[in-house]
Amino acid sequence: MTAVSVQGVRKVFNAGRNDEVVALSDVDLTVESGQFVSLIGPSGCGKSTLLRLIADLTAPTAGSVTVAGKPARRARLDQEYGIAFQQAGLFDWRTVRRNVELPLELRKIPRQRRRERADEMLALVGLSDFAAHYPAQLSGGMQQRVAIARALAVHPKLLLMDEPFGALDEMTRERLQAELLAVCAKTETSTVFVTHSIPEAVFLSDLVVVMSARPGRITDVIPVDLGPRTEATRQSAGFFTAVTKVRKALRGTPTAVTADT
Ligand SMILES: Nc1ncnc2c1ncn2[C@@H]1O[C@H](COP(=O)(O)OP(=O)(O)OP(=O)(O)O)[C@@H](O)[C@H]1O
Repeated sequence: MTAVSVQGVRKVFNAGRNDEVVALSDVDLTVESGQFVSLIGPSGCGKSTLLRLIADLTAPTAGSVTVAGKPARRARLDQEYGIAFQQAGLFDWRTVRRNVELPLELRKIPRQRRRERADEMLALVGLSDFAAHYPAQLSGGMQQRVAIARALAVHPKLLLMDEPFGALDEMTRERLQAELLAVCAKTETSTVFVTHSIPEAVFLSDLVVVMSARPGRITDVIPVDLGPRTEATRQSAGFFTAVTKVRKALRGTPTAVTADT
């Protein structure tokens, strides 16, 4: 089953004006069910635009996007995906539990069921003890975990994340990466994840999609086959090989892609 299919996508902002930007050109991308795919590339190469096209927050100028076999718009209306951005985007006046409940409220899920689901998601991200707290009482890392719990609350098949750990310190970031993988595995969620960090992309992903700017294109798709991730993965030879491969791809050096890294 294909989670996301992007075919021949082109995205032009301000078409025909003197500030026209070709943000994406000739973009094809397939994310299979259960896959974790990262988008990496220089600033302005169109990573966020590609994610927003998948989420139907913006429309392609040409080409097509399907999510779970449906046009992106239908998938959005059916809430086929959850979304999390760099800023956790929590509502300060709602408790942690009620923040996680929000997408369930929008879906008109009954109160009792909402509460159960929110508590289940908070347990998954290790925040059961903080359900009655307000966002301002939590650290940045904890807030981001709430945002992930909220994105997963509707049990989406697909999670779209735009630098969700970008504002966090390295230790918190690494811990959340491991937690995210565990949660995605447990819930069998496919993920498209935008990042600027090569080690983060390699640690998390089955596929690292490398993009270049002006116009934004996919220049490389690098499979990362490191098996189940543990903290030891970050010190393994395979990890360093994959990091080097992505770094070379980002520099525009041709890479020999093999299945064993
Ligand atoms: N709404 C918009 N109107 C006009 N231009 C836009 C709009 N959104 C994005 N762009 C332009 O499209 C290009 C791609 O932007 P995008 O935000 O997708 O890049 P990015 O790779 O996510 O960048 P970064 O890594 O800095 O977040 C940039 O040149 C940007 O200025």
